[in-house]
Amino acid sequence: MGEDIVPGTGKRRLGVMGGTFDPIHHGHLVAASEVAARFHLDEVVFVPAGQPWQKSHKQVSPAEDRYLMTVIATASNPQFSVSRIDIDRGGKTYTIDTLRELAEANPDTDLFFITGADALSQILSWRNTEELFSLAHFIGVTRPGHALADPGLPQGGVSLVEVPALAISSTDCRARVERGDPVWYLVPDGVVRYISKRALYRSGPGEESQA
Ligand SMILES: Nc1ncnc2c1ncn2[C@@H]1O[C@H](COP(=O)(O)OP(=O)(O)OP(=O)(O)O)[C@@H](O)[C@H]1O
Ligand SMILES: O=C(O)c1ccc[n+]([C@@H]2O[C@H](COP(=O)([O-])O)[C@@H](O)[C@H]2O)c1
Repeated sequence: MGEDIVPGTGKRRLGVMGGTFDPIHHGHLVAASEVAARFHLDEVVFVPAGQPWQKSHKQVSPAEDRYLMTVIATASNPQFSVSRIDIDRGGKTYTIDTLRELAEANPDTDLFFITGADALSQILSWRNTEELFSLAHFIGVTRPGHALADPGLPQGGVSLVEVPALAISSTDCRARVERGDPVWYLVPDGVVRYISKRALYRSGPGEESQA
């Protein structure tokens, strides 16, 4: 695992890290950083989902909050950027739309879609998988508690990569904030502050605390 570096084509190499990012945490950032180094990516664009349709049974924070937390978390890394395309498109978020738009906006660029082991295992349930796999190379990364395996992508369509194991999830971060437990060092400091300022993940509206 991790030796399977896709050969260079001479084109720009753009990583795409899609997620709900409610909130963004160090597991996301380490995965993107590790893949960027391993695959010699020029940039990684984080793309917060507008309406994550497979999470429609769950409550998801407003897109603007998730977008701003993603900007705060990535601001200090010159290789990282954030795109609003999935938020501004409106409606349910499908990665096929994300990749079509990114491919059109970035000619002469190879796209690498980064996904954790849990998301990768569900990928055949995503919309338009055949075209999806022709638009980007998929990179599945290890995540504690989830088995990493190729779920049946076309030959050469996915690389499986071991990244430093961080047993952090957005679900756990939200639950910790709700209980009044700290999320320091699970999410970037600025995100801790933002959660507190906006009183996200609290049952009582407007409640202030140190997150
Ligand atoms: N700790 C982690 N290590 C590696 N990959 C991760 C980790 N956490 C999330 N990812 C991956 O990052 C992408 C975006 O994840 P997402 O925003 O849904 O976070 P999450 O922690 O899984 O959230 P939730 O707990 O709310 O489902 C997915 O591909 C997911 O598999
Ligand atoms: O395209 C789809 O049908 C699809 C279904 C589920 C998830 N995704 C994308 O997968 C990424 C991770 O999703 P999530 O729900 O784990 O945050 C994010 O970019 C989602 O938009 C995409």
